[in-house]
Amino acid sequence: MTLHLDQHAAAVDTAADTAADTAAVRVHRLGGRIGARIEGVVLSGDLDESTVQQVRQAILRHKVVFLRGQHHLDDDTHLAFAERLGTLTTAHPTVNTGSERIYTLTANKGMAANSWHTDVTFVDRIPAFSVLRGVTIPPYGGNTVWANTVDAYERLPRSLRALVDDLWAVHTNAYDYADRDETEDHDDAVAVQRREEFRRETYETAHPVVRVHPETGERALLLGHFVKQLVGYNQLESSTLFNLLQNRITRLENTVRWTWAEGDVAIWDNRATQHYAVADFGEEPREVRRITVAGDVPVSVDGRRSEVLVGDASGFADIDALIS
Ligand SMILES: O=C(O)CCC(=O)C(=O)O
Ligand SMILES: [Fe+2]
Repeated sequence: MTLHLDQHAAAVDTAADTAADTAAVRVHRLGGRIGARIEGVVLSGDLDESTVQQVRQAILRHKVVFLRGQHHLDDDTHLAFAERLGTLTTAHPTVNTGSERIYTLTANKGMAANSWHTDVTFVDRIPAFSVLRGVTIPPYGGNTVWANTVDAYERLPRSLRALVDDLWAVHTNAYDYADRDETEDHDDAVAVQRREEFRRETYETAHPVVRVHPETGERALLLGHFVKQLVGYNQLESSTLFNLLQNRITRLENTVRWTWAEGDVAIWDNRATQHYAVADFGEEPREVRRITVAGDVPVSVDGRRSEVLVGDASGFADIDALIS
């Protein structure tokens, strides 16, 4: 599996040798297990291919990367860069975001996505990458935290790896996450409406708990807050096992925490991470905008593909299907 990565890295190095303008790309690790800051890249749709490949390689290796000072980006150039990583998805399968491809997350009364999740796991084709731009950043708080789901898998005891290799989970957008979140005590009209819109259509998909990453060959735990139940277990057993695995994923050593400034961009591999937006910025304004790059259907260790149980999200997976 690392062989694949190294081969890719070698190809990138060769490409870099031949393109003088990519020499400035610098990747600084931010922690032992996840996260890197990239310097020397001005994101745009016009980047040369070897720079795009170096950024992609850094995302695959470090799971989430950050770029400061991308103040020049607007929605169009943000889109143009994201497109260099692959086919874009619609902004969201259920939420009317006011834009076909840009998911604007504006805080309402301090609310944020403060629950550990991988984006949009209730459909079969989970996005490959998310590209998030900091537009309005509060004067304090409002950090985002990412966790490495590959590392969490690799550090499991061998007996637990054997169990999860053959474990499946049903993910849905219709699950009552508020039950799990004691901080959501201010259900105003906007919050209720947002939640209802989020669940406008119900999706349910069975995914393997361990997926084989299509680009790196690494095994990653695929869980997060859209999980409704582990297949073959009752609700209590399911919660117990889920919590055991989630705790492994989200332990602090396995995370990186980013303090946003306006103009920052975070790009994560949605097939190898979970994230959590910390809702600790009072009622200060906060807005981030996300563009997602389509991914493929997860495949288990023994080669089985995820299966849609409820809902057809084929339009979500590929924007071209909708606009052409
Ligand atoms: O608000 C944030 O920092 C992250 C929100 C989130 O979960 C996302 O963009 O997918
Ligand atoms: Fe998210």
